[in-house]
Amino acid sequence: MEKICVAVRVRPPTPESSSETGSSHWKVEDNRISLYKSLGTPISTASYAFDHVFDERSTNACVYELLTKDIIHAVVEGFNGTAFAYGQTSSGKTFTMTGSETDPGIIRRSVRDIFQRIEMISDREFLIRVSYMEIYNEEINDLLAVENQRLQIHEHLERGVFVAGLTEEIVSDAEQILKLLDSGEVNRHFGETNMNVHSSRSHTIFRMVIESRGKENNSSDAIRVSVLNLVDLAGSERIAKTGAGGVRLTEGKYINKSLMILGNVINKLSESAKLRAHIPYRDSKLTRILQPALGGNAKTCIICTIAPEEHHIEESKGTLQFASRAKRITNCAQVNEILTDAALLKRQKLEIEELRMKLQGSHAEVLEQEILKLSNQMLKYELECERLKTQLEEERRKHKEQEQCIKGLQLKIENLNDLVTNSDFKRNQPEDYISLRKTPDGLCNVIDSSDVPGTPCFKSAERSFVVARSNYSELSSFSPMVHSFGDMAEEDTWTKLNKGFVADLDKLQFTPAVRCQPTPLTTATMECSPEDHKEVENLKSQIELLTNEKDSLQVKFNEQVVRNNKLMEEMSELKQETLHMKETPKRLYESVANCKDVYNDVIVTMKSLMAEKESQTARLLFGAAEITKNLLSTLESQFSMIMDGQKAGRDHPLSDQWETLRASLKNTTTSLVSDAQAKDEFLNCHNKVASLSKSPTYGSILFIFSVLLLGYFGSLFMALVQ
Ligand SMILES: Nc1ncnc2c1ncn2[C@@H]1O[C@H](COP(=O)(O)OP(=O)(O)OP(=O)(O)O)[C@@H](O)[C@H]1O
Repeated sequence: MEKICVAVRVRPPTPESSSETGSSHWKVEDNRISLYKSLGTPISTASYAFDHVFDERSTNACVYELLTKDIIHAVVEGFNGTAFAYGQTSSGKTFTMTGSETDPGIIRRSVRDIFQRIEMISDREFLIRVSYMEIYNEEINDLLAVENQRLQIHEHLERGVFVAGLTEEIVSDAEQILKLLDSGEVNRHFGETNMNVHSSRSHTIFRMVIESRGKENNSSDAIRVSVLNLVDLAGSERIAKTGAGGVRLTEGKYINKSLMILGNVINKLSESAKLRAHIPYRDSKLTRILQPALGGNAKTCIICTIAPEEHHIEESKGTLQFASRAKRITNCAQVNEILTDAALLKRQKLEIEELRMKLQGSHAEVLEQEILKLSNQMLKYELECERLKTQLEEERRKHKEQEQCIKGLQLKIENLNDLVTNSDFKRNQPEDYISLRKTPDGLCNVIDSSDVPGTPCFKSAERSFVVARSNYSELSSFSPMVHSFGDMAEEDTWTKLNKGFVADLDKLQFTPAVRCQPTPLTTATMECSPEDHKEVENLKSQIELLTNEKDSLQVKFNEQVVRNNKLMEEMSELKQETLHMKETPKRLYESVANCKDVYNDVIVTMKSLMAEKESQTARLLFGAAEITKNLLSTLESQFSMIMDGQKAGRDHPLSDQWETLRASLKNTTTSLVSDAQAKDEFLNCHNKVASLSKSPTYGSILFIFSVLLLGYFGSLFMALVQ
């Protein structure tokens, strides 16, 4: 058991206050600090003795050497150690813990010292992790990773109290730590107040975890794990003095509250063990984290800083009273050796490996990937589940609809049976039967058929059916027909069911009884004899036969329509052809008349030739031309008769003339080919004829062409008259 080491440090007076001539001042003598009046008279009630008292000339080096060094060395040996600065705002806490370029504070000195000490210990190997956090407005933030905010405190059997999610950097030298400290400093909350232009608005805790074990890799060797906490508390402040408002005011409230809880813990701990009851460590995050340092397993030192100015005397007194109480606290520090088996060592090793992996980021990445994959899979399953659920609902709905539809159809069949039965029955009953039909309530239901809207297709079934349906007009609780009609979506189904009775049923929908009133099946309508059923069946089969017949007739009719259309098309084509044919004789007549004129000229020419020179060929040609002329005259008269609507006779001389012409032409041609003289004569003749049209070849061409034309006209004429 050992008492907490408590020291007081008086910061130098500020330049502004150094010129003040106050009535009181603090005087430091060895390890005592006393308040003196301006005349040099000590105030007996304001004299305090501590382990160390540092006056304004003291350096950080001195403070470290006398107050902290032993604890730091003890930490390297395996003890837990804590050093923290407590005091009013602007009293020099941060200066003491962090220091300046020229006079580094306790933290930097501790870091360097630790590594120097480790280097001196040759038989052990060390692993050092560092973390840096702040408690700002009662929330823990990671100063080495700004994204780690609002961290939570947990308690573990082996690890004790720890901050979950706090970055722990494994370090190998002092410089590495100092760089981390610099980066953490940037993230600290500072603010300007009337009392300090660079006032800490949060408590900061720099933590080093030092693990060590003997270098002789003996599995039974203990592993030492010690924790060093270097704490720079935010300063207590009087709002009136700091002039804090808004954010600063809120910060100030949190600061004061947590310091008050620290004071309460110190008070409790300073009481004798008998009086001690509950220690309120859990009342604040600060006391919870510092729990081992306050009355626990740790070597602890507190440096209480005071401002020398007279107007801070009350706050300084309060700080000194706090320090006095803290002095009474005893701790029980011991080396933290983990005397466990190799398994624990192994686990530690694994943990270190895990931390290394985390440091490299690879493991975290793999885990993140895995989590992402699983999340995606889960999302897929959820979506699939949702889809199946919807599908199932849809199936259920359809099933229900189908059931309702079937029910409706069944009822319709039954009603149809009634309809046929009643219809048939009515046909064989006298008129007054209608008035004797009874409603289910026993009353007679007399219906005049004239009230029913016209249903031309309904015929004989109309009256009885309407009567039957009207019987139920007052029974609104049962209406299968109306509902089932609503469910009837397919006309085809309806048609099939009723086997051609569609027209009647369609009409029935116009009857008020059907449209507006329910149609229960009562015993009255359901009472059918076997004969009635038989009759219904007969009627159905008859209807079916008729329908089939109608269908086959329809098919035949359709075929006939197709055939008719085809014939009409053919007739139209023939009409066109006839018109064309009617035009033909006229055109032929004109052509023949023209030819005849030409041949008249030809004959005249032939006559003159024959007069000039007696020639066999000329004679033959003249004969042929004469025959042709006669033929053309005959053709002319025949075409004229056709054009006048008279039929050309078969027995006219045309065929004889045609035969004569053919023979004449044959003789002429033979004579032209065999007789050289005749050729000359023909050429001569040809020239004469050609001269008629001022063209050298005209005569011969005209001749031959005319002969061919005649052949054509002749064959055409023969075809016409046949
Ligand atoms: N021992 C010292 N020697 C020289 N200057 C000092 C000393 N102590 C404090 N100072 C100066 O006094 C001012 C206030 O000191 P510091 O910021 O450390 O106070 P603090 O207690 O940390 O204040 P807060 O609680 O508001 O953060 C600073 O400018 C600092 O440099």
